Amino acid sequence: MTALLQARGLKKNYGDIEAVKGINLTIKQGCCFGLLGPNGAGKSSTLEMLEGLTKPHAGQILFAGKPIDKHYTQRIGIQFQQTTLPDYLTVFDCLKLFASFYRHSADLEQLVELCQLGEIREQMHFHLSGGQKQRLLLALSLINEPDLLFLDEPTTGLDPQARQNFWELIHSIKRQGKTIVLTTHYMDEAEQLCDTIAIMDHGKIIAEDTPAKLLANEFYQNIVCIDGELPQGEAQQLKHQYRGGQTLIECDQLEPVLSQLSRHGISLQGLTIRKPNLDDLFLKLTGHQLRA
Ligand SMILES: Nc1ncnc2c1ncn2[C@@H]1O[C@H](COP(=O)(O)OP(=O)(O)OP(=O)(O)O)[C@@H](O)[C@H]1O
Repeated sequence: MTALLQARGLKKNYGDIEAVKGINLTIKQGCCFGLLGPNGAGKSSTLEMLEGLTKPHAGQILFAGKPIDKHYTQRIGIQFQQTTLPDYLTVFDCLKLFASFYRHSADLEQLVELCQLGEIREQMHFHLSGGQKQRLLLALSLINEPDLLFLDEPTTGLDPQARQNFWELIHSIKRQGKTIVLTTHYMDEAEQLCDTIAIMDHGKIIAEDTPAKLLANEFYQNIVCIDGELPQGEAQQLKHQYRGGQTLIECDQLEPVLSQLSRHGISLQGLTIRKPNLDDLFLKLTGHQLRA
């Protein structure tokens, strides 16, 4: 896969605050790239530069190998967390209005179908539910048939079913070969959608790879979770951490760990075994739990 968007040595300062400290990123054509990080890590500042909305203080952004220029906005779509739409427009009116902003626009009927707006096309946009509003905003971000789509926390505030539904839409957009840059505070969303993730902290990229490789690099294959803390003594030698009232023991081979726990008289009642996930990774790398 070739690189569609590249950032080289990107920096952003606000007075004395170094929000983004010279980051490099490569976003491949057709991939869904997740930018994750705790509050204040520099994600929004980075995203705004990648979207061409603000200028970096240093560094360069290349789109299809060339520095971004005034034509860049025609090639990208942005779904903001909030978009102010003029009053008294129906869903379909909103699509028509946004289409008029571009030299080239998508087929609106196809967009209605793709984003499941058929049943609400004649409804006033201010009467939509959270999930319906997000689907409209997604359609608006696709109005110019962009090659590259930016989604900024697209499912924040949606109920589980609406989130699931939105993920399915993103999968259909991915199947069309579009490249997506996504920020999210939901690790299950990143795991579901992203081919590559970059974790930012204190203005730097501290890890970047496929979710599977990041997890394989940082963890053993399994995490055994038991309620409470390990007793003092030999059991303490197990690679473990205590978090949220549970002891989490990392291991590749389960049997030796389970027999060691039994040998030390530790009750296996309520024990669970799971795979490491992006929440574990995020916590390990940044020391923060993600806002849910
Ligand atoms: N317009 C601004 N003026 C001054 N400081 C800013 C401005 N925008 C961001 N910052 C600061 O830059 C740093 C990075 O902020 P940024 O919003 O990029 O982080 P973030 O990772 O998007 O955080 P969040 O998840 O909370 O949105 C923070 O210290 C923030 O306070």
